[in-house]
Amino acid sequence: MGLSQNLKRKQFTVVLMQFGLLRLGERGQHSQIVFQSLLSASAMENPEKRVEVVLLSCGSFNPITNMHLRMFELARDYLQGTGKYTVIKGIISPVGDAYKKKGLIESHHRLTMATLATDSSDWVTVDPWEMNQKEWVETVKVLRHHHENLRNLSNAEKSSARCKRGKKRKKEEKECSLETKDCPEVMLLCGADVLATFAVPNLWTTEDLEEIVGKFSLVCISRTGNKPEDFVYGSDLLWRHRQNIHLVTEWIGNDISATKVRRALRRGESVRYLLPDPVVQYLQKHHLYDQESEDKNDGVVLEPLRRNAKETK
Ligand SMILES: Nc1ncnc2c1ncn2[C@@H]1O[C@H](COP(=O)(O)OP(=O)(O)OP(=O)(O)O)[C@@H](O)[C@H]1O
Ligand SMILES: NC(=O)c1ccc[n+]([C@@H]2O[C@H](COP(=O)(O)O)[C@@H](O)[C@H]2O)c1
Ligand SMILES: [Zn+2]
Repeated sequence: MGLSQNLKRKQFTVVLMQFGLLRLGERGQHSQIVFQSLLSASAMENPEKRVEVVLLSCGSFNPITNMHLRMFELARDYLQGTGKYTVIKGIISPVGDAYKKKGLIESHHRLTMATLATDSSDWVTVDPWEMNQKEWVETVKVLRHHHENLRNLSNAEKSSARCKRGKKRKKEEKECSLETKDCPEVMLLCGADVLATFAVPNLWTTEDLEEIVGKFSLVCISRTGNKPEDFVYGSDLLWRHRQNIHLVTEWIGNDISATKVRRALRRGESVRYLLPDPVVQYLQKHHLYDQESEDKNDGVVLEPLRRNAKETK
């Protein structure tokens, strides 16, 4: 359950207690069940009651493939199919060069290719904030950044609507500027391979994972060779927050991988229909992905590993 839903559930629990419908000890589990049922029923009846969601995908996108774009379509279908959510936007956030992953080409090329790839989408966009930071940014901070942006945006919209209605009255103007409004939830979208990396020592901190699945939510798309259900079951942290983890199955098996695309390019093989045509044209024009680019950062420690190892010393 995300931030705004958590708040609503707490308010709902207080109302139930005020009417004597719940005893103190029962409030957690029972109110959650009743609240969830009412929430789904009312959301299905009235689409306006659905929780608005923005999907954020962080990754190398080196280069962006059709499967990266498919992830968004699959996640949106899944979430909207639950009857509880409306997905209003998708954001692709290419990682900065300071991530130091082997074979990672300059972020401006990855950004341009992602922009070309999303030109045909009316809801998925690319955001350069993360890659424009001087240092590598933890994913939880990218989530916080976009959540903050959305909150400011919805407060500004609400304020301007209210202020327009009652602009003459000073008191109301003051209320407008202080008012807060429910804002869309931000969910992290990833493939099952990224979920599996949660167990790699020093790659993710427990605090960050707690926040990602506890405060935000996760939408995870199946990927060949990974068993995300088993992984969630095997982790106490993930299991505790399993109501915030949405596992989506890709039934039309599609194992496109950027690593394999780069390999094909090095070998002079066609990658058409694996990537959008404008991306293929761009990387051919700029002669991207050869042995030299693949050797970039070879032997360099991945920045999260370096940072977290330093902090645990
Ligand atoms: N075929 C796929 N199925 C499911 N998820 C995918 C697939 N390809 C990429 N993703 C997801 O897209 C996000 C960005 O992935 P990334 O840029 O690492 O692409 P990749 O194909 O995994 O590249 P690489 O092989 O270089 O790691 C990650 O969350 C990853 O799990
Ligand atoms: N601790 C963290 O926040 C952490 C650790 C490892 C990877 N990541 C992110 O996950 C994504 C993984 O991308 P790749 O699968 O391309 O390596 C990147 O956006 C990277 O910044 C975050
Ligand atoms: Zn990957």
